[in-house]
Amino acid sequence: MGDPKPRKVAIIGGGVIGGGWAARFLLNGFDVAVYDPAPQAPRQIGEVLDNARRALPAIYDRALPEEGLLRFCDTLEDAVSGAEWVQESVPERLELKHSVHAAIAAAAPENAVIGSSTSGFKPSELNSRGAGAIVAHPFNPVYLLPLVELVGAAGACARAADILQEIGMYPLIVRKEIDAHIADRLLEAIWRESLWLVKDGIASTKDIDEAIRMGFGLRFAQMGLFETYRIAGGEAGMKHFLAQFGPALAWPWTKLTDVPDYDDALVDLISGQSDVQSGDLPIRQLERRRDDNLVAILRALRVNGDAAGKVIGEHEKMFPLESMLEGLPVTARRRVPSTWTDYNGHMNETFYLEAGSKATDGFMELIGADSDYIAGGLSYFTVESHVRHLNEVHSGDMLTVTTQVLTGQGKKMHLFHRLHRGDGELAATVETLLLHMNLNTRATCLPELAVAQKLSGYAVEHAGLKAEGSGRFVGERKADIAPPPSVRAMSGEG
Ligand SMILES: NC(=O)C1=CN([C@@H]2O[C@H](COP(=O)(O)OP(=O)(O)OC[C@H]3O[C@@H](n4cnc5c(N)ncnc54)[C@H](O)[C@@H]3O)[C@@H](O)[C@H]2O)C=CC1
Ligand SMILES: C[N+](C)(C)CC(=O)CC(=O)[O-]
Repeated sequence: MGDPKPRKVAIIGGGVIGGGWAARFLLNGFDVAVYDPAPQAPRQIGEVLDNARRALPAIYDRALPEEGLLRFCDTLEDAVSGAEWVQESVPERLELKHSVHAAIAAAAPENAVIGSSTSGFKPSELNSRGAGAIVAHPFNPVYLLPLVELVGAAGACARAADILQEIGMYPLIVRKEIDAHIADRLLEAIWRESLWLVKDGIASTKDIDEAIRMGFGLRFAQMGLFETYRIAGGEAGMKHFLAQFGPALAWPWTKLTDVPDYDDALVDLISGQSDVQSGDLPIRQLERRRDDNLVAILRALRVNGDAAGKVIGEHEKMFPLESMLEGLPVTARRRVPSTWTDYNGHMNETFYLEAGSKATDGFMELIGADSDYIAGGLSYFTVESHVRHLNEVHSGDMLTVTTQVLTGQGKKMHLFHRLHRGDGELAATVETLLLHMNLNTRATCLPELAVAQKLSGYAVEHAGLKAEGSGRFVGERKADIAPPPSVRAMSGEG
């Protein structure tokens, strides 16, 4: 059979957005060919990619697929050849988009999805000279934010939606084409009002940013506008909210569609205030601060499986674990995020236990003690754990965890997790004893037969394997290590 054929996409225009698309596809295992005539494009994409490698793996509890290959091409034709998706992200000028789409249409494979990142043009405008593109409008940073607005032909949008889900994005199909789609119309309203507030001397750029991030900005990541306002209507809900605040739209709260003159004075005023606000930080550093905060927010959203957190959880189910390592099942595999490291410049002790805990979850799934089993009122509780730190682990290291069953009998499940680094070195072991529980009575009980059989099957299979370092007490010297009782029993000792 051999390895599956690599999947290929083409990125036409590798600036802020094209670079983000390239990173999103590459880190999800696609080969990426970039065409951008600007000499600085490879450097810029390299820097975006470095930031993406730092941030994207941190929102997952499992390793992303093997990274794809990045190639810079001298011609657009070379880039699009053999691509299943061509994403155009050249500057927002209709004439330029027309000429680029004509070249793409002439050279791309017939069935390729051809997407445009345009923030405002409609498909009918993009295709007025015969091209067949859809709008696939992403949000910056493309490698972290899931939303892509899809506008255009239904068949192409459906194919695009499938591929976007494979790379962890959230396709939102816009029902009718309209200038600036959905989200940019909303952003435009805030942008327009903000320009007025600065121009009229009512607020500085910093005041406006605080007004957003200290208040409603925090709400938007999890509930958006309508659910948030439903709650704001109190027990009487949306109807009450509309009755109370609907009339405000007729008051002079808003400048409506009036746009301030974009003259030099306004540009200088805004960019000057923005320099004072954050001009001391280079852009890449600002991006990293933004990314670290986004990662923290996205991880928080994973806890309740809400909004973008749900998209990440669903996407992660697509990543297979390698099945075996050194004769043992792989129960967890992930890259170490920078947030797991501490002031000593290596992985903090907390996360050894977290990695062990994820491996226990992975093993429970293997024996059928999965989310359905738990929803049925049965589970395992950890009653004791022992972590041995053997080798340093750093940000970006790939951690692969295997699980050996030391005892799997009755209510007891005694596991020995090994945490391997990407270079194969053993970084740590986490030995953990669990008891089977009834979640309703909170008392121990026997597992269901199918789970018990799978667990004891693993126990028998693993009985002959050494588990060096298991059964140790804290501070025990290496020379004193004895095999654990279960291994001694198997080998006829004790
Ligand atoms: N910057 C943003 O926040 C967002 C921008 N967009 C959209 O993405 C598109 C690109 O915007 P940015 O990445 O911000 O612009 P950018 O200016 O950062 O990048 C554009 C890139 O296109 C390259 N380019 C110019 N002519 C080209 C050609 N003929 N063939 C190939 N490459 C060419 C340039 O060298 C540059 O690297 C626009 O349509 C914009 O509306 C969409 C979402 C957000
Ligand atoms: C400013 N913008 C219109 C280019 C913004 C977008 O299109 C989306 C975003 O990332 O905010």
